[in-house]
Amino acid sequence: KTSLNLPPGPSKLPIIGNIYQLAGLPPHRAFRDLARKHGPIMHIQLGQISTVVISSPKLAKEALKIHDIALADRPVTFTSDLVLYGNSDIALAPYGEYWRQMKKISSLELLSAKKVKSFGPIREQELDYLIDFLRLSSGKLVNLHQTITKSINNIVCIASFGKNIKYQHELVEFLDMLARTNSGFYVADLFPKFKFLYFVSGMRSELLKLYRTLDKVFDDILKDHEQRRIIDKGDHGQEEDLLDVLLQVKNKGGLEFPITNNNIKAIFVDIFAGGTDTSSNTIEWAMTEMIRHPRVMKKAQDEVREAFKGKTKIKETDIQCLTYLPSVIKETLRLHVPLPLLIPRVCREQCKIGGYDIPVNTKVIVNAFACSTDPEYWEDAETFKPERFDNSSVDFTGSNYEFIPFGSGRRMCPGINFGLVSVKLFLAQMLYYFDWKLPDGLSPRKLDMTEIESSIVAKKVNLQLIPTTYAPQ
Ligand code: HEM
Repeated sequence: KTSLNLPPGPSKLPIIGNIYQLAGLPPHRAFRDLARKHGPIMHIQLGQISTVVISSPKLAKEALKIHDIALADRPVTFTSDLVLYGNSDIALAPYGEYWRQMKKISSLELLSAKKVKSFGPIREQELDYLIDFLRLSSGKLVNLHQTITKSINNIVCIASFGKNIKYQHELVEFLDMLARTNSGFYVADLFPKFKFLYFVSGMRSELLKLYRTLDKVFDDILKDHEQRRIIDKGDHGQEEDLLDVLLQVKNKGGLEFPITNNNIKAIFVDIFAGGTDTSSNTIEWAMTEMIRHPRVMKKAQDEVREAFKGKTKIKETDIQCLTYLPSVIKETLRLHVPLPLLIPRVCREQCKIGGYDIPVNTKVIVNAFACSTDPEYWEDAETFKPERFDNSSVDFTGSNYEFIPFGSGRRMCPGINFGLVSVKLFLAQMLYYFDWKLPDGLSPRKLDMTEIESSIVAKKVNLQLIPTTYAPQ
């Protein structure tokens, strides 16, 4: 019994609370369905975790703008504690001076517009390899999921460390597992008081094995970079990679919280986790939607083929003039929000949202997917219609709460530029150089659109398409 005015919500069962109501659907869809019955702010009991779920743009604004500081903490999961070196990364670091320092470094030094631009040659080279591969595969079936994920991962690796790492396959496996076990819906995280669940789970030992491999890889790369800094005093005639930047910041000193090698490793887990699947899945979903909507595919292809007419090589500066493709990307991010529940927050100071009390330590989930498909804000909300963004001021900068794929407020994503430039460049070139079709007998309407249950929403069945080389006129 409490004198607090808690938000309403569906009825709860003893011990498990509302977990049973999430069965059968990915959490963002299950929460949206529940919100349609119980309202845009609900109290949900997930095992031992008291949770408030917000599902309307109006209340998302209250949470992420008005109560941004009160809700600036993140929940800790067993996985994050294990593989993020005591949550000393940025995304899951507790709100406070350490997080502030690291977020500032990430925004000003690691992911600034200037730094992202400096990685242009890496992106262009990876795309050249991809285009060559697709030309060689012309007329054959290609697994776009695997191909794109590998290319994006190469870009992130080379931008981070100046070269590809030896254990890239393990890295991709690790990131997949991280996305699955770090979603907050992993059974051990729903019952944190029952610690044995964590230990009896096979997932822990699998994750630990991958984590140990990667920790060693990170150690070797760090040692290599430190030695190189001593030999060439930091001037090795190459563009500085992200590890060079972090080592410089570390060695310069003068920080309130001196950076350790473990902090650096934790930040690279963020960069890989944030920088790979979010972008590659967005490309895959955009291609999926375009193959289902041939009219959109043709319009986007006509735009790039007209804009790049006569060019045999496309540069990043060439894509600035496109207007329809950015609308296709926005529409993809609206219907396939890569992190549909953002990264949850934890209430650090009691506050009121929608007139209801939110007690300290409550987990607060903003359902960005429910906001971007809210019929009060979006006409024909379930339909893929990029034209809705033509001449519209609605953008993903965190101030239009009906469209927040990168979140909003203090904990908003610092990697927007890094992520989107690759998405735009990949799609522009894939549409320019190739025509695309499904294998014989598969109708676009029959494409499997099922989503995987993970914190980053992926297609359950990999998209496989046949490219045919198009000779630019
Ligand atoms: C399509 C690409 C991407 C999407 C959709 C995306 C989405 C998000 C979202 C929804 C959040 C949580 C925001 C909130 O709680 O309000 C976030 C946080 C974050 N993202 Fe991204 N992201 C993308 C790319 C990237 C990239 C490329 C990086 C780094 C290389 C990155 C690094 C981070 C970090 C470090 C945070 C934590 C910020 C904090 O807690 O202060 N993201 N991202």
